[in-house]
This record gives sequence, structure tokens and C-alpha cells, in this order.
Amino acid sequence: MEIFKYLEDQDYEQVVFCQDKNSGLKAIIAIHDTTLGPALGGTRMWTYDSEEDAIIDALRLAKGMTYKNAAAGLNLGGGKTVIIGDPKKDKNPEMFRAFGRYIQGLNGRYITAEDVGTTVQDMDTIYMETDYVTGISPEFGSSGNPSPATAYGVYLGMKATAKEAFGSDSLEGKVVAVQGVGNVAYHMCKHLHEEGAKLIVTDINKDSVKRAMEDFGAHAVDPDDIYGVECDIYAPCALGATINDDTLSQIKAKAIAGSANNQLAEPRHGEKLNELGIVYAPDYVINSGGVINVADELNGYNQDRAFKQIEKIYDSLERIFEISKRDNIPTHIAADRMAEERIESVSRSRSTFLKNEHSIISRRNG
Ligand SMILES: NC(=O)c1ccc[n+]([C@@H]2O[C@H](COP(=O)([O-])OP(=O)(O)OC[C@H]3O[C@@H](n4cnc5c(N)ncnc54)[C@H](O)[C@@H]3O)[C@@H](O)[C@H]2O)c1
Ligand SMILES: CC(C)C[C@H](N)C(=O)O
Repeated sequence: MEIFKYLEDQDYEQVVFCQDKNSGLKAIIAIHDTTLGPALGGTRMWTYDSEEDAIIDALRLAKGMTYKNAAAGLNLGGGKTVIIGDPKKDKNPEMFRAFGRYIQGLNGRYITAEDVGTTVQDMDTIYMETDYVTGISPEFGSSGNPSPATAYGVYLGMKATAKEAFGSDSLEGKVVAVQGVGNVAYHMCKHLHEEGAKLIVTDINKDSVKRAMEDFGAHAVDPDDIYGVECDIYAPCALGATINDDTLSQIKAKAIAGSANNQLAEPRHGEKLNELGIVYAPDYVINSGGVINVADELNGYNQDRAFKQIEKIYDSLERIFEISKRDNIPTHIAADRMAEERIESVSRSRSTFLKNEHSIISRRNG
């Protein structure tokens, strides 16, 4: 991999490799863009097939956070960490403390939170070494686990997507095919079940499937079968790149709305969805509830204020669908334009020199 070429092409600012032999920590912190503020993005722990796969995942996820934070109206840039390892077997407290010290060394350029494979408890351990961590336990004045907030945003975003695809935002009687019923999707399914949607679920973890069947009367299918099921809405809520050359021809849904990051394997798959008339809710817009929630901690956490901002995801998607139709462009491009315009305009208005520029983290508990 020609790393500097990749960084230059996509305009990344910084990549930090963190190693700690004692705990087995192997982490990659990628900071994409800090025009709007410090880079805020979660930490993913996953077993990657190769170090190159881990680097690419960190880079792609970090760029996604730049766009997510910009589109959500947050004064935050984009970054992400991946820790190489099996979250079920390889974790230890020393690993997260060592990682916390690397974050502290970045002096506020990067703030972390949960992602796939990490928990509130891991964030609490990081907090022993650095203040630049969100999503820690509520006892510390924090917002806690971001998944319910993400799920609420995805649910509202799915309603906006249904309105565009079916003419009504009611999800009653709609069949939703959910890929991955983990932290976010479990809470999302609860909202959908309460509104009367019918759920088809899959997961590689049998216990998660069982829980969704028992709690929400979901019908289960094998992981490879989820794409081709008869449904109204496909909700990708596992890992990325599930909208690709293999799956596109199988998808029967008229709308795609889910929590997973980087759902499109390549931008051209978003173009294909547009051609097929499938309404796609851009991933980083619909799944921004979690980051909106944890970002509120930087102002001294207030759940009402955070959830009011999460509710705006519905309006943002309506605007994106409108731009997409008006300019005859796929929805993922409409979302990118919205985010890029905000970054450019803020960058212009913040170009004057300030000797004592404040850091937003200093407002916490203030
Ligand atoms: N947690 C958040 O607040 C948040 C916020 C924004 C975006 N996201 C994104 O949403 C997605 C889910 O996050 P989460 O926190 O719920 O993670 P999670 O690990 O709790 O859930 C993911 C689920 O997907 C399952 N899975 C993995 N590969 C699968 C496959 N091939 N087929 C079927 N199931 C599979 C896993 O077993 C797991 O149950 C991720 O892409 C994450 O980056 C999460
Ligand atoms: C809670 C957030 C900071 C991170 C979250 N995993 C996301 O992708 O948005």
C-alpha cells in the first residue's frame, strides 16, 4: 500500500500507529480533517485479515466521520481508531489505558467514543488516562452508551426515507430486513416493533437473533439470505460495504436505511441505487444520532438538547432527497455536497488569526 499517496489523494491530515507490547495494543488512529474542530470518532476493535485492511478501515471510517460531523452541524472534525484484535478474547484494561495515553498525547486533536467491539467500560478505562473520551459512564456526567441515541436517529431517518419511497412516513405494516441485530439495531427494532413494522433479521451471532425473535416477534433468515428477502426496507446494521456488485441484483427493497458505516462498497453503487429507483438514506446522515449525543458532552451533557438535535436527522434527509431530485444526483452525492459546503463556509469564516483560540473540550462541566 502506498500510504502517503492514499493520504494525499483523500486529503488526510495524520495517521498514528500505537503499539504497546505489554498489553498487546496495536491501534491505528486516523485523523481525516479538523477544519471544523477536533476530530471525534469512535474506536473499533476487530479481527482484520491483514494490517492493510485495518489501515484502510481506519482511514475510510475517519473520512466518514468528517462528513458525518459536518452534515450533523457539529463543530467537530473527523477521525477514527481501529484496534486490531478480537474484542471477545484480546481485551485487557492495560490495553485501553495504554491507548488512552496515546490519545492524551494528541492533546485534543482526537476525541474517541464507542464503535463496534468497544463498550462503555472500555471508555471508562480510557478515561483513566485522558479527558478526550466521550460515551463514558453517566456517573461521570457523560452520556453513556451511544447506541440507543443512534438507533433513535436511524428510526426517525427511516421514517423520512419511507415518506420519500412510499409517500407516507408510517412504518406500520412495513417489512424491514435488518442485517446485524447488535447494539444499535436492537434498539432500532424496538422502535420499529412499537410502530407495527414487521421484522426480518439476521446475525452471525445466534443469541442476538434469538433475542430479536423473542422480544419483537422477528422472523430470522441466514446471513447470506438477507439481501434477497421480500421486504420494503433493507436496514444494513452490521459492517460496511454490503451494497456491492454481488448484493445489488438481489435487493428487492424500495428503500435502504440502516446504521452501518460505509454501506456503499464504492460510490458507483450509490449511482446504481439511484438508477434502480431505490431510495438510499446516506449512512453518515442517518446514523449520526450517536455522535450528536456524545458531542453534547462537550457542552455539559443535556439529554433533551441532544435528542432535539437528533430529531433534525429527519429534516436533513428530507433536504437531501429534495436536492437529489432537484439536481438529478444520487442521494450520497447530495449529502457529500451539503457536508463539503459547510466545511468550506466555516473554514472561510474562521480564517482570521487568533493567538488564544479556545478548545471546545474546555467547556465540559462548565
Ligand atoms: N454504536 C453506535 O452508536 C453507532 C453509531 C453510528 C454507526 N454505527 C455503526 O452501526 C453498525 C453497528 O454498530 P453496533 O454498535 O450496533 O455494533 P454491534 O457489534 O453491536 O452490532 C453489529 C452486529 O452485526 C453482526 N454482524 C457482523 N457481521 C455480520 C454479517 N456478515 N451478517 C450478519 N450480522 C453480522 C454482529 O454479530 C453484531 O451483532 C456499525 O457499522 C457501526 O459502525 C454504530
Ligand atoms: C458515537 C460515535 C462517536 C461513533 C459511532 N460509532 C459512529 O460511527 O458515529
